[in-house]
Amino acid sequence: MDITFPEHTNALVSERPQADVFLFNSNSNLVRTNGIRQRISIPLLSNTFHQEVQAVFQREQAQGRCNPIVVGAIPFDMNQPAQLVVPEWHERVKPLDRTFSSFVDKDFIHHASEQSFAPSHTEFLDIIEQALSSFENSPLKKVVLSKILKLTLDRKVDVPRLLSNIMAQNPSAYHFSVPLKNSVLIGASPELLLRKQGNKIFSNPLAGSAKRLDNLDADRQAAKTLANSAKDQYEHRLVVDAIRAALLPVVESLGERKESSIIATPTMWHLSTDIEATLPAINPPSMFDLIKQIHPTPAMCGTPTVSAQQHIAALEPHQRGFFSGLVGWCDAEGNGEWAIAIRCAEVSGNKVTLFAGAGVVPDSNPESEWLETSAKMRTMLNAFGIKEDVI
Ligand SMILES: C=C(O[C@@H]1C=C(C(=O)O)C=C[C@H]1O)C(=O)O
Repeated sequence: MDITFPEHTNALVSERPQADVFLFNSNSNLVRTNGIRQRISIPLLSNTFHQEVQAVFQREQAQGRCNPIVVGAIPFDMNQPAQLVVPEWHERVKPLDRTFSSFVDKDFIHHASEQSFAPSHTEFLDIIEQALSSFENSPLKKVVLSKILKLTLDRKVDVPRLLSNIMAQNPSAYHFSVPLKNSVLIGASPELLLRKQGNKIFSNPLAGSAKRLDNLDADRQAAKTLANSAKDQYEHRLVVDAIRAALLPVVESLGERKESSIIATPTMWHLSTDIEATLPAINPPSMFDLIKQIHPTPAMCGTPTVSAQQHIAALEPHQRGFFSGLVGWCDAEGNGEWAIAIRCAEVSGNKVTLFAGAGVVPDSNPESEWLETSAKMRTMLNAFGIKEDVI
């Protein structure tokens, strides 16, 4: 059957060669790139990262490009290599019209012939129990534990068509498609780590979640229960407090603390808080300085950070890679936008890996965290048109 996409998404679908195409779309900017002129593949925490970025921008400017751009992905663990590039070509335009949800591609359907979780259901419950027992005898207050789902699909995934479907199904998300070495990282994240425009910065952390329900009344009740949940508000507050505390020493002024609100994705409710700050006019921190200052937040890692990182390394059987890291772009003037790489998948041919995590605090229930992570995977399962209950 012929599929008619709106003009703009059609343009995305026709972009080739696919392997080099990067896309990041938010309600502020649509950035698309093609080709690679320079790479930055060292860890953000490496001593030479700052000089390397400066050198890359200077080389571009020396060749007459006045405001070059760096795009790509930063892993959860900033000791691991980033995958950033200066593209051959880029365009930064006003975001796409966000009313294209009627263009969901109903014929885009996949079936999974093989599936496996890591950790398995039993192992996941066990690592949550281990985290819960750590709260009693360590400084740990919150740790985010994740699982992956590996799927073999009945056919090779058409990545541009997948991207169009993700955008249509999740019109208000941060959409991204990032070419990695042997795969594409693709997703619809609801969470903004950082947007920088001149001397203003914005962050929109989420934490505290409930699954959306089909029945309207039950769905509204789920949102109300989340808003009134002391456990979720605590989990959320830890994130907001940590980001504000990390920004305080490097900003000129931090906006007033706002109340949390509830936001909806098509599959989840979340507690959400906007954070705004103004940077000093003299010697402001760069985009990457700010990222190093606040990533990984307790929404992706936990708190205190080092203790949570140690628990994740000890308890999770898989490597997160870019999951719960960052995807986005930054220009030589220091503007840019970085979303958190969640509600995403790594796609390679017909092999797909989905990721999801959940914040564990003393009041967490292991089975509820399992169900929450499964519900978060529905965003990508829907994008692939996987109807059967693989989770
Ligand atoms: C880690 C994920 O989501 C994060 C964890 C949340 C939570 O624990 O309530 C909510 C939103 C995100 O900050 C994910 O989607 O995989």
